[in-house]
Amino acid sequence: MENEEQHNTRDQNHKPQDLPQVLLLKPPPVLSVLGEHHFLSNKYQLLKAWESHLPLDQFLTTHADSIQAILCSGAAPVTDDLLHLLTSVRLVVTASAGTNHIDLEACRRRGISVTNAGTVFSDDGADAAVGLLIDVLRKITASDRYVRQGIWVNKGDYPLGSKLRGKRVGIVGLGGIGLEVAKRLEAFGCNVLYNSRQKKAFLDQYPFYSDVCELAANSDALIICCALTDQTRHMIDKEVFSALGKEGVIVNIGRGAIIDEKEMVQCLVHGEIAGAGLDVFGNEPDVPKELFELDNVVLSPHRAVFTPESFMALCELVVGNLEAFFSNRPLLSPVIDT
Ligand SMILES: O=CC(=O)O
Repeated sequence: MENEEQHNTRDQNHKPQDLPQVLLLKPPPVLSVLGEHHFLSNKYQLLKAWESHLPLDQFLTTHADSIQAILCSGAAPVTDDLLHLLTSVRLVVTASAGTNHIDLEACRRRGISVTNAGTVFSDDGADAAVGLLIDVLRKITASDRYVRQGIWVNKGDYPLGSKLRGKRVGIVGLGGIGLEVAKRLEAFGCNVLYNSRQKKAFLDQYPFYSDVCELAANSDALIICCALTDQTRHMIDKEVFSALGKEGVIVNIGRGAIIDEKEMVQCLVHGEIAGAGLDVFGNEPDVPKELFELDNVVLSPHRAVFTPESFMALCELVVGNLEAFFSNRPLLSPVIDT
């Protein structure tokens, strides 16, 4: 069996300039794991834009004809202009489930394949969504503050939380994460309803609402798990909050911009909905300051889907997609397969 040293020596026989160039505009969160990945560093020339001494536009122009793939996350957009400049790009691999930072239409038009995180994040995303819901209903982090700040001793018992069992929970977006949320909520004894682009023929057990307002009117809580697209931007608006009502709770692990955040803040401040569990925001990492004052709001810094375990799985998927693409095999988690 060859040892690590032999393995590296053999791979180093490739001159870096012979290897396919993969552009990274900003470090994706998974890079700490990926950077260690021998396969990736031995088989590709990773062009890390932030490490270059050149200004970004000069750096890109220098490599414009030779970059064959882009490895990205939500941190830097992949625009039509960028793809116009990088004439040899044939693949965009995003280390995220969401693809709203990529101009998918431009990729389609230019014959560029796109892959995402597939279902790698579904379990962790669903766990976090249900965790946020339970936290809001049972006031877990709020009561933690109550104890830590010594208020329990002075003021006595903390107000009661609300029961999860029996709640009607409307899931907006029944993809990989949404389905896992539904499974978990069933186990907790909730009634699951959903909205998505289309009714899922294979899922008779959950009532489908084509109208998100109607879903909200029939739900005690809404969990947003859908993708951010032109159709879903600000889809959760004043009307939806009114339909959800004073006792209603909202959880968002999708993207901040799916919610009209200004309206949500107003509804929370004025008690027009009961609470919120939020992992994502309209302008991260800035979070509307009004939310900091509200004990019925649980905040999390866009970490719902990230665990060391999901990072390891993501790392294998990213490498697998690059390997598949450059050896003409089917992509593992295609969003666009050209
Ligand atoms: O938000 C995280 C993702 O889209 O993967």
